[in-house]
Amino acid sequence: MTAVIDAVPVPGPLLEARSVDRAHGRTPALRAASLSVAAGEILAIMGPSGSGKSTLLHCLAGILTPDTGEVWFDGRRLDLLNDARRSELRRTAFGFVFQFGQLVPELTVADNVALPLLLGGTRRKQAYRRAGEALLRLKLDDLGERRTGELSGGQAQRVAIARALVTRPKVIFADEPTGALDSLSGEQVMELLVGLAREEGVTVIVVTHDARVAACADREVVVRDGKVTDPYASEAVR
Ligand SMILES: Nc1ncnc2c1ncn2[C@@H]1O[C@H](COP(=O)(O)OP(=O)(O)OP(=O)(O)O)[C@@H](O)[C@H]1O
Repeated sequence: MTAVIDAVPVPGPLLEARSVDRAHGRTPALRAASLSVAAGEILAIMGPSGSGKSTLLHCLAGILTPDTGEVWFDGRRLDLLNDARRSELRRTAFGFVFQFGQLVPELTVADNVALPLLLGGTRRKQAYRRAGEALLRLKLDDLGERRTGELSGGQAQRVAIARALVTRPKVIFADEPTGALDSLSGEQVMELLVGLAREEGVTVIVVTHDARVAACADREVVVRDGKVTDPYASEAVR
């Protein structure tokens, strides 16, 4: 009798850039940049100023499209989706935390956190219930009625994390999330982001200049002259 051996599925990367080139006007920002990110991984992207880190993050998140090369997300070509499909994917599967300026200052904390859900069509009552839960997890529930323009930098970044997590995304993209904070607030914000992401199995890709932020990650890559290198490998990552 022939034994039947079930094939064990080998999970591929959740997110992948394959030999991506991208210029801003005549300035080349990425040159054959390749990077694979596993589901649940916390990845830090480091590198000198102007080396292409933000451009890489934006290509991985479908904010920018590559001039050549491919971006894959969850087994699909992200770069081939039209603008509307990419926006929808960003709204439903991705969360974003930037350095500053991401919250609407005229709105309350609770409004800001509920906003991505409301924009995605979640009913008002449910959106505010989930926003309240997200704020509670970040120990911000007492600030729900405050306008975000009145918050400290560290509080604002915690609200931004609550807002990024409220849609239960698969990936959070963070571009210098602690760049505008003092080192203690920066560390607290990063610990919160990484702690919650690990609890929920969310993949995090964080661009940072700060070695302490990178130390919270599972892995670190360096972007130099538009190429991705793994500092602990002897050669460039593909
Ligand atoms: N909108 C733009 N228009 C023109 N050039 C741009 C634009 N955005 C980025 N660049 C250029 O592309 C290159 C890569 O920029 P990018 O912002 O990706 O680098 P970075 O590593 O994130 O830099 P930093 O650490 O200073 O934020 C740089 O030479 C930059 O000047």
